[in-house]
Amino acid sequence: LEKWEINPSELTFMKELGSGQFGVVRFGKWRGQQRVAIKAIREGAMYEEDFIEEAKVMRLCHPRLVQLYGVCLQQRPLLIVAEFMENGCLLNFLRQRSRTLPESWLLSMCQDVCEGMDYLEGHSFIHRDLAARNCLINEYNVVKVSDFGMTYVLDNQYTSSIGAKFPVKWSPPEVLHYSKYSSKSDIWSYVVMWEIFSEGRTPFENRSNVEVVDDITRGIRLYRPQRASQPLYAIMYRCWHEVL
Ligand SMILES: COc1cc2c(cc1NS(C)(=O)=O)=CC1=C(NCc3c(C)cccc3C)N=NC=21
Repeated sequence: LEKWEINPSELTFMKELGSGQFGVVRFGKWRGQQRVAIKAIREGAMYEEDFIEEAKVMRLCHPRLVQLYGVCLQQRPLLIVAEFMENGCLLNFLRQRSRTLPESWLLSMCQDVCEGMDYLEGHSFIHRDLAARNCLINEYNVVKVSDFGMTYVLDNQYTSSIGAKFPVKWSPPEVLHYSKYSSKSDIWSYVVMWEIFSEGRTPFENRSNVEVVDDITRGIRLYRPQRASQPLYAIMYRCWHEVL
């Protein structure tokens, strides 16, 4: 087995946690005691060879990134084994606890996300899909960035900017118009700060993706969330400055 490979016989699958665009995530144990999350990649959902290449090389490791432990390559479905995050996805967490979280807590969540993203930028890694749905919370209520590497998605509903599942509301004009990704386009996705201070509301809630492309292109931006101070809103607003 490569350094990156995990022997599937050392995994115990326990309860299902949820399913995303790639496939199902389950809670499990590795070597009988290490708690892990295991994602089974649906057949044909991902450029497997590319992912395997990337997995070997990209040993990203930071306390604000959900840690990848390894992959099982010897059989299908491909399995990705990663850090288990006891409190699940940030979006659900915010929605379940809205109006109960103090502002200082909301701010520390933003800081956690920024630290993880700063590390990715330092390693020239572009996330491409930063959003509250792709952040996870552990038992200590630390927020970590996850699902980086959206690059491997085959489903063009995600990859094409007119696809129904494309994250239009988290994307800057240069991505919407000519798929120009960069760490700057990741900064635009600090829409996640708006999501945190809106306690899980959907950005541009009553606008369709097509309308948002037009709004953004005409300079319309998200309003100040009620729980965000004016100075904090000024910070998140600066993330939505189109690249000149
Ligand atoms: C407790 O509840 C949960 C916990 C987790 C979870 C979903 C839920 N429940 S829910 C849907 O929010 O209601 C998804 C993960 C996860 N993913 C790690 C991972 C990444 C980031 C990339 C590739 C492969 C893997 C395995 N680690 N821990 C959890």
